[in-house]
Amino acid sequence: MTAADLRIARSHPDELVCGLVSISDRASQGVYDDAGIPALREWLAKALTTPVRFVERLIPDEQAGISATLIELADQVGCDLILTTGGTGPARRDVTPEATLAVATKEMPGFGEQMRQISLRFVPTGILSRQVGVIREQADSATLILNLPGQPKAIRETLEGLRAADGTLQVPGIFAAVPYCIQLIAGPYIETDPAVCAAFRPKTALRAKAQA
Ligand SMILES: Nc1ncnc2c1ncn2[C@@H]1O[C@H](COP(=O)(O)OP(=O)(O)OP(=O)(O)O)[C@@H](O)[C@H]1O
Ligand SMILES: Nc1nc2c(c(=O)[nH]1)N[C@H]1C(S)=C(S)[C@@H](COP(=O)(O)O)O[C@H]1N2
Repeated sequence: MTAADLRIARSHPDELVCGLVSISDRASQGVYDDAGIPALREWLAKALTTPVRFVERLIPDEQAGISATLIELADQVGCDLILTTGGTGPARRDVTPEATLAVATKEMPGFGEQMRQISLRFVPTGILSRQVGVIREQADSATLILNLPGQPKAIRETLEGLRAADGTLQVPGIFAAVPYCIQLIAGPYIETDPAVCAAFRPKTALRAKAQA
């Protein structure tokens, strides 16, 4: 059986196959319940208006194991997008960025830069985050991999951005750029609820709405 045979078959051409990876020594050992995957799932279910299939993994902060999980989800499962949470700080066991860069074919530095811009508006320790965004290319497809911070509340903050008290967006979240990025790497055409996250695409990349 080849890697391609193990790929998830989309139930719809626009279905996003999305890996969710929680990287936490304590949650993976059962010291506390994992709050990372539920936070990711909950936000994406709210934000996406096109179909999504989640493939989830809860693993410890081990560099080789993180890289192996990312390769499995990207090359065997065929994920279009993988979101990780945890292990991006300066502590000795925080190795998620190194494990992610090790499987990259392209770096996407804008995602990490924007996450730090957002996080600094919430906490001064946003400067301690080392999140990276990368693309891993296969022969006929590609996967966008984004590291998010480990604090469950930081997941929403970085994906959605910072809002003023009246709900207006002050700093855009990183997810606003994800649908167009996935389109550019030949993934599905995903759409979002603008009340949660207004995805941006240049006019030339917008798909015409089907006539009623
Ligand atoms: N999966 C998770 N579920 C619940 N809370 C988490 C999770 N991951 C991290 N946190 C919380 O966010 C904090 C910062 O996350 P970080 O990734 O730095 O974890 P950590 O301190 O290295 O510990 P661990 O890897 O054991 O979760 C943690 O100390 C913990 O309070
Ligand atoms: N939006 C947001 N970003 C945040 C935080 C936060 O509370 N909110 N915590 C910071 C802290 S304290 C650290 S150490 C780094 C790295 O986090 P990680 O090791 O949990 O991935 O993320 C930072 N980014």
